[in-house]
Amino acid sequence: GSMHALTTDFAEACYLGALPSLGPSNSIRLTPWGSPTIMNETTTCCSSLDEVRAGIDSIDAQLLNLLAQRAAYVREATRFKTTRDVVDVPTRDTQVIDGAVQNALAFHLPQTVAKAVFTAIINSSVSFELCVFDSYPDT
Ligand SMILES: C=C(O[C@@H]1C=C(C(=O)O)C=C[C@H]1O)C(=O)O
Repeated sequence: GSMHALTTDFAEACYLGALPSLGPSNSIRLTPWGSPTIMNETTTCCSSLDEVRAGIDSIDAQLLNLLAQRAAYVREATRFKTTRDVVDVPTRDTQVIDGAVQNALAFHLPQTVAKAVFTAIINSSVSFELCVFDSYPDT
């Protein structure tokens, strides 16, 4: 789903690059304020916080599934590393993170989120791979 293309997105600066330094709003709002920002041809979301959280729970389950599949490939990569020293490949790490930040805008993902999440994915993946390498006996 995506936001209606004909309306102004007051939060568009929150997607591009570093977050802007905005003065903190003091407003007290009657909820739900604004208008729904998730929509397709027939329906919009969301009408309650419970509906929002059901959507988030569904996405989180899909993320876990995809992260498990990614970890399986990361483990497999270890089999092609000759020594512990070459498990981490900093040039590839940078390529993956920068690629995610570049592609974020096309997916309407905030670039700050892409950078933080992919940095965490890479760092934890390298630690996992080192554990795999250290776990096997000498061949
Ligand atoms: C999976 C690899 O091993 C490491 C983990 C990476 C990743 O999680 O994407 C990338 C580079 C390496 O630091 C690889 O070399 O491709």
